[in-house]
Amino acid sequence: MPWIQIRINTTGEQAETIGDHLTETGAVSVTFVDAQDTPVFEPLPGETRLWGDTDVIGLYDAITDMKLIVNLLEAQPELGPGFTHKVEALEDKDWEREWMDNFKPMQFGKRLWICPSWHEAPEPEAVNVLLDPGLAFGTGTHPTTALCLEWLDSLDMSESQVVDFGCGSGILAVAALKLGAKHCVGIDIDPQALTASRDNAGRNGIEESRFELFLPKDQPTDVQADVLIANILAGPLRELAPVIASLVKPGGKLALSGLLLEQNEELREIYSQWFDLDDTATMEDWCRITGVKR
Ligand SMILES: C[S@@+](CC[C@H](N)C(=O)[O-])C[C@H]1O[C@@H](n2cnc3c(N)ncnc32)[C@H](O)[C@@H]1O
Repeated sequence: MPWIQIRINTTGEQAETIGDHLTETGAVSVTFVDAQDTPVFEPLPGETRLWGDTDVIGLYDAITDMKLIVNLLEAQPELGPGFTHKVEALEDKDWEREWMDNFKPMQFGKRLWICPSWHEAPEPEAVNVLLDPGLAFGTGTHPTTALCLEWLDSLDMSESQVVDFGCGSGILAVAALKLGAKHCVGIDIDPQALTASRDNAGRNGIEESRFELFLPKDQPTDVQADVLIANILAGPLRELAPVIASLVKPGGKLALSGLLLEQNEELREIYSQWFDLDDTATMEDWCRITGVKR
């Protein structure tokens, strides 16, 4: 069936509401793309907000009366009469396929790959983590996750006890376990993240006994991690510093991610109370702090 689409340029704050209006008027799919036309795989860490300059695209079947749709949208307070938009007819395409083609296997460091289930692993002998984008944060496309995956790949994980603080999709925990860690404790405030982590671990053949998941209120206090990774934002990393430090054993390794460049110095000062810190690693606007517990 041929399709017709409407494209509306808006601010990040209004994009989701406008997307809802498109769905209410019968759009069979709603897509958000930034000014560079990059599909949204996941929100920024800790946020549901989209980019500042966002195009919202609604896809309708070709028999839709688009004049009627535009009239309905003009009645919405976020848009109003004469709102800027573009309506265009599209060739028939497999839209789901097109989206899937945008999410490809990605390599981190030397050994580690994150592969969507619909792709062959490019290097079958590598450490391949099978992971599809889902509702919890963590696909590897975001620099904060990428910085942690690269760091994990650089470690000898054999037999180590790991804590993944803010586990999201479980991507870091599953990577650590596939790189040879013995056991991982995953902690997240979002119950949906715990479900996603459990599912992703199962899909990767990780035995349940090797990956235990907790809400913060239930988290064990007696863990002494060889490796702790925390990809959460600067605020929680600041507040949780004594808890995070207490979960790492002397000689154990720490990685903090989810920090913007301008938050680096403040967080280094806090964590240097307990850890000897390496140089900060950076990717785009983000940075990663690593160190060893004294
Ligand atoms: C940026 S995502 C990271 C997900 C995954 N670890 C990764 O690297 O892609 C941050 C995760 O931390 C969780 N989170 C935020 N604040 C937290 C807190 N105070 N305690 C535990 N988890 C928290 C969020 O629910 C979210 O799943």
